[in-house]
Amino acid sequence: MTQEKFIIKTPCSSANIGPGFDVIGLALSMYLELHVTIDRSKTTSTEPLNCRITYEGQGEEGISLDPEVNLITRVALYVLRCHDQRQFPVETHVHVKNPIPLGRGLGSSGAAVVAGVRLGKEVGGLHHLDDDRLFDFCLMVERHPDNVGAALFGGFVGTYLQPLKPEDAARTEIPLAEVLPAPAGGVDTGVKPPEPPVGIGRHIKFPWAPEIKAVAIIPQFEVPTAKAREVLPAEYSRSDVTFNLQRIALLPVALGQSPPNPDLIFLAMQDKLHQPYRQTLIPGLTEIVESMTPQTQPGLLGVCLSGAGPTILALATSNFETIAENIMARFKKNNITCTWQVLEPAEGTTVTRL
Ligand SMILES: Nc1ncnc2c1ncn2[C@@H]1O[C@H](COP(=O)(O)OP(=O)(O)O)[C@@H](O)[C@H]1O
Ligand SMILES: N[C@@H](CCOP(=O)(O)O)C(=O)O
Repeated sequence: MTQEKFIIKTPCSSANIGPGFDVIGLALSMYLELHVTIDRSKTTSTEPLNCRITYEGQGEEGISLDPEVNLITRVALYVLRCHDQRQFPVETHVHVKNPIPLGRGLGSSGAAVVAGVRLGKEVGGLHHLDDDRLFDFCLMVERHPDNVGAALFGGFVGTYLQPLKPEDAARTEIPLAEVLPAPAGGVDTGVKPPEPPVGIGRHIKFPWAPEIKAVAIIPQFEVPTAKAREVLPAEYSRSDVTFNLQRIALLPVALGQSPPNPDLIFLAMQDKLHQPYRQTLIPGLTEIVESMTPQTQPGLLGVCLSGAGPTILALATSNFETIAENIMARFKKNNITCTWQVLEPAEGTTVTRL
């Protein structure tokens, strides 16, 4: 067979779910797809690093098609170069289909990183890399584990970083520019990137009650995650930390119980560690979080910022349209228009051979 074809499918995700800042992730049913073809009949390629990228979907106008610049292929090259493969096989075509809106808190970059790591594994024939090891590669790039954990493993997950030996911990702090080196204009610099230590992160799957759906209300403006992390304080008061710890102890239990208990879920989704600070970037956020309750909105269980925002995630069992319209009306008061979608928990990254 001269042509090898496969599809990598990675879900979007909603991180934090209120109090679980940098811990909790939920994979959701909107998928980044990579349609990959490797033409083994060719022996040489005119494409940079033997890889042609085509792209359709969100961010179509702005996403680079240069394999050294594009986040997905750059991450794949990181995995390949850690295994002494300097470029893609001759001749690789990656067609990207991306419905995940960029910079909205639905884990577009987490999905791109996970899909990129998986692409590196597949094109490099690196079959010994299991998902736990791929998670290490993801964590060298996207340094909070919640989104990439959900996108890789699927479902509703708790993620955590492991204590590492000092020399290994130092490797996880190597500047991103050394992990994903700047484009060298198609020239192979021959530099081997830092390999991830083994076991940077772990995950655990929580149950999810089948009645609960996720309504994503997606404002039409972007908040880069890096910017939304810069507004967070370096230190917190003991009472705010205790507040979140009390709620995070409830959240996985509350969302796994069937039938769901709206009062418990609403309480468990409160946060004092990131949402109050992100209000400065997302007009209307505090009003939305404080005014939408199961008492005022039948069917609603709880509301939170999705990831670093600006998307709002409403968990609900019914009346999805009314809930979405009420949140959109609150954004509208700040001249912000939105789209909305009902999403469901999704399985993790899959590869289908054609
Ligand atoms: N499918 C993709 N292909 C290439 N780059 C992507 C893709 N998805 C996301 N990115 C990159 O990630 C950025 C958004 O990341 P981030 O600010 O973390 O927001 P999000 O909340 O959507 O993850 C985009 O501006 C783009 O640079
Ligand atoms: N825990 C992170 C999650 C970022 O999610 P994203 O979808 O906005 O990339 C944070 O809150 O910063």
